[in-house]
Amino acid sequence: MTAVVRREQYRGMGAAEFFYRNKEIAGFGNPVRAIYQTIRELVENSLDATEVHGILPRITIQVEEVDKEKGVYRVIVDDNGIGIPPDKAPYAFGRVLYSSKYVARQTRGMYGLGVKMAVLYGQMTTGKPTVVITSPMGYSKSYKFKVKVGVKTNEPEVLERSEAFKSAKWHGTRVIIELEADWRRARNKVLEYVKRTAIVSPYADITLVTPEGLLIRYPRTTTKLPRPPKEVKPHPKGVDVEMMKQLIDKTTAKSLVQFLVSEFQSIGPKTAQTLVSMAHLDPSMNPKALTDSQIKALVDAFREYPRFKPPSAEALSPIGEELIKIGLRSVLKPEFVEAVTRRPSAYEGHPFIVEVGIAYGGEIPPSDAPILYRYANKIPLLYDEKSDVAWKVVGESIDWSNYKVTFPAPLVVLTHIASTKIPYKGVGKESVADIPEIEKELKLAVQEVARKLKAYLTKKEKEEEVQKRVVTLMKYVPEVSRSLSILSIDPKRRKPKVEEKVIEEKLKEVIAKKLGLRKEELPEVVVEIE
Ligand SMILES: Nc1ncnc2c1ncn2[C@@H]1O[C@H](COP(=O)(O)OP(=O)(O)OP(=O)(O)O)[C@@H](O)[C@H]1O
Repeated sequence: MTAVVRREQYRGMGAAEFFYRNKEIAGFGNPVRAIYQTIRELVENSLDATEVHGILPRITIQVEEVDKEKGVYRVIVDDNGIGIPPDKAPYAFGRVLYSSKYVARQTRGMYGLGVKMAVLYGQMTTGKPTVVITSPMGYSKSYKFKVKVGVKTNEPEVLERSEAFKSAKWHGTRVIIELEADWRRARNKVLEYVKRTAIVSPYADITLVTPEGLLIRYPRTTTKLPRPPKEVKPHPKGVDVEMMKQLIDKTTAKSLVQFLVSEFQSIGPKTAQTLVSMAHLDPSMNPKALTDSQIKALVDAFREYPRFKPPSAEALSPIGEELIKIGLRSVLKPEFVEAVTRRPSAYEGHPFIVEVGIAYGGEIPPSDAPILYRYANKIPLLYDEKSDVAWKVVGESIDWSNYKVTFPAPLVVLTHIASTKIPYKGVGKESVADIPEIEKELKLAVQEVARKLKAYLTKKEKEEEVQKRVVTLMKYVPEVSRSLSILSIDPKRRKPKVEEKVIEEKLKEVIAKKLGLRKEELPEVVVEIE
């Protein structure tokens, strides 16, 4: 057989077209996921625009039915965030891979993709642009845009633009996206997402209005915000050749030593000298004159140098034990709650902090396995649970019977990984890869809180045991007191030597002593024997 020679057609593809063709990988695979993901991207941007800047978030999410037959919905998310400067807004919503979050600082957003996927999905399914109304902090006007993503060009297509003077001193952003969606099937996931968001942000006021007219409100329960993250310089352990080249391009340092000291964390003049000599380079040379092999030598020196301080945790904004407990308590109404925030740790030069909370009993329904609430940079992760490192620890490696938990049990375990770079398995941000350092920290954190749960359950078990014995023993008090009193009757005076009441009190004292209680802790009402 002779092979048929077909001419292949070659061409390049821009970022917008790539994601337009592969929307599933960003979480927009079907009409259920699409509306869930749209709401998620908008809410996460709103939280980043408020909390990260020290503003107590007030966020309203409204989902309206536009066309029942075609399944078209309108999603409106409104926030009191910092807003977006008018020259940046069209790009923020119309250019794939455009972001203000490409810096070493913990934010929910990191790819510069999310909202554009929602804009794209909306325009693909309804043909309509996204409406953005924004008023940046410190501006006297508000700006309105109707914008689409240019699929071929990856340039924003602005269909309408207007501006207006503000009547008051507000700032914030409102985004309106119409899209085809399966709200009915997405509904529970959206409700769960909002609930889980509220748990870790008790300082936020979140309202959701559904197409059925249901209004769900999570009012702010504290005004305490987590410490906002600070932008930090890169840590030498996370630097590769490409990153080094980018830093050299940007630097204004005139000598290699100055470059190392000014562009990286954990490098002082002395360490810089050591690194330069490890790479056999001249400390006074201009960094821009470094050849490719010299850059490689410098990166190798970074890898080999054993004494860097760990990456700075200033870029991180953990939720904190107190807020985790407040959140779990107010939303789940458990009988027991505990939380731990571990000390900062690092993988590949990225700092991270693991936090774990446990809620047990109360209004939590029993289930056959721990109910896992996974979070990464405060984002609740609802899909792909079984492929997440947190499930590996909580669902598979921890033996809960060691902590007195036997299933079915009313147990919720909350895990939070805060990092300048979350190792997500995909751009849809649904599960976190099992990086050994993260897995280890998660395990230690779960064990630490689980030990507290065990102590609580042990105490509770003991108390219940004592209560049972109290009831058993107290049952006999009236009868025994009466009998003893009768036995003590003085035949001459025909009166008991010891009154029934006195014996009763004595018996109570004996019982209390035996059970290690105070007499007042015994029940008031004494049950009579039938
Ligand atoms: N509500 C908002 N308030 C202020 N800025 C916003 C808002 N929504 C979007 N932005 C800006 O638009 C940018 C792009 O948002 P987008 O959702 O595409 O990506 P991201 O949040 O940076 O990263 P990711 O794709 O990981 O979510 C953000 O970085 C932010 O600067």
